[in-house]
Amino acid sequence: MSSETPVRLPIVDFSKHGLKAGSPEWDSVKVKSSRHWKSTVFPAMFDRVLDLRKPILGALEDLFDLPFQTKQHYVSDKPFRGYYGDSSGVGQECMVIDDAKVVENIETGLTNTLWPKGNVSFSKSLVSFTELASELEKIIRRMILENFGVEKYTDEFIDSTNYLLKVMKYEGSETSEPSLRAHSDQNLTTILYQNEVDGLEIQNKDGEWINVKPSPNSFIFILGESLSIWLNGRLSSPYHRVVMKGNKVRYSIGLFAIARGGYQVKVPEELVDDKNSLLFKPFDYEEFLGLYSAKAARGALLGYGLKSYCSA
Ligand SMILES: O=C(O)CCC(=O)C(=O)O
Ligand SMILES: [Fe+2]
Repeated sequence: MSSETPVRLPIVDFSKHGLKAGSPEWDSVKVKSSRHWKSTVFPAMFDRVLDLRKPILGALEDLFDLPFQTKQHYVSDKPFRGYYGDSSGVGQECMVIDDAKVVENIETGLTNTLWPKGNVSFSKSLVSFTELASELEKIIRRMILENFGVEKYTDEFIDSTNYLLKVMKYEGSETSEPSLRAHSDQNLTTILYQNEVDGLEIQNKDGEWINVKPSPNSFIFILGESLSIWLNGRLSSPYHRVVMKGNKVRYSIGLFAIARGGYQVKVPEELVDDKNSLLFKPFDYEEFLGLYSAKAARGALLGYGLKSYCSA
């Protein structure tokens, strides 16, 4: 299996400003992107991100340049929130902000913890990224639901979403060891953006790893297990990993759409029929996360994931 497969993922252009549901432009983008939903990973061109490129990448550098002790101050008792240093020695650090749509969680929760005198431009850059990426996420999710004829659920589904923000730094590496192990995302959808240093790889149906080379005006869209389950398995969630080569540092930022705690993620009845039996029981993502972190703490995660948790 080669990780050098010279395949470029097809880019879908979402740049049309004010793309309105139901308009001819909307339908044409929907048709174009539905051709790529099979692979459920694609670069989504969103030109407005170019205005933010410098501030976003600058914010990531400023953050990770802070002393370790300062970064470590960003801790919390909530699962999947806080600073994660390079504990396994693979040169990856990350920081997670839950419910990033609540501006205070970026301004007060994160920024003022790291810079007690404040850092307005840092906050602004992260808030703008969150706004832009969540706008794109909602467009793509609405199109996917329309594609499967279940658009009547869109508003309720989107209104029950939290957005988690994650910033990542990967050191260059001389080995072929992944800096982020192969996994599928357990949340609904993921939107990623990165600097010019590549490293993200996606596994195709034949088990080959495809290098992802996003352009500066594109986000990467990845479908997660929660949405795959909601769709009763109509689309699947791809395995991906990060493998660093060379000595350059890679920065990436991701917006993870997550079903809010207390909301039952449930396959719509329209997606179950004689040919398609119900594959998954309804689940509450926060309850799953609680169990998942308990198992992780005991080192008992092998083979465990959202799909096994709620399989019917
Ligand atoms: O850094 C990246 O591009 C990928 C990150 C990722 O896959 C994840 O955090 O789930
Ligand atoms: Fe991921």
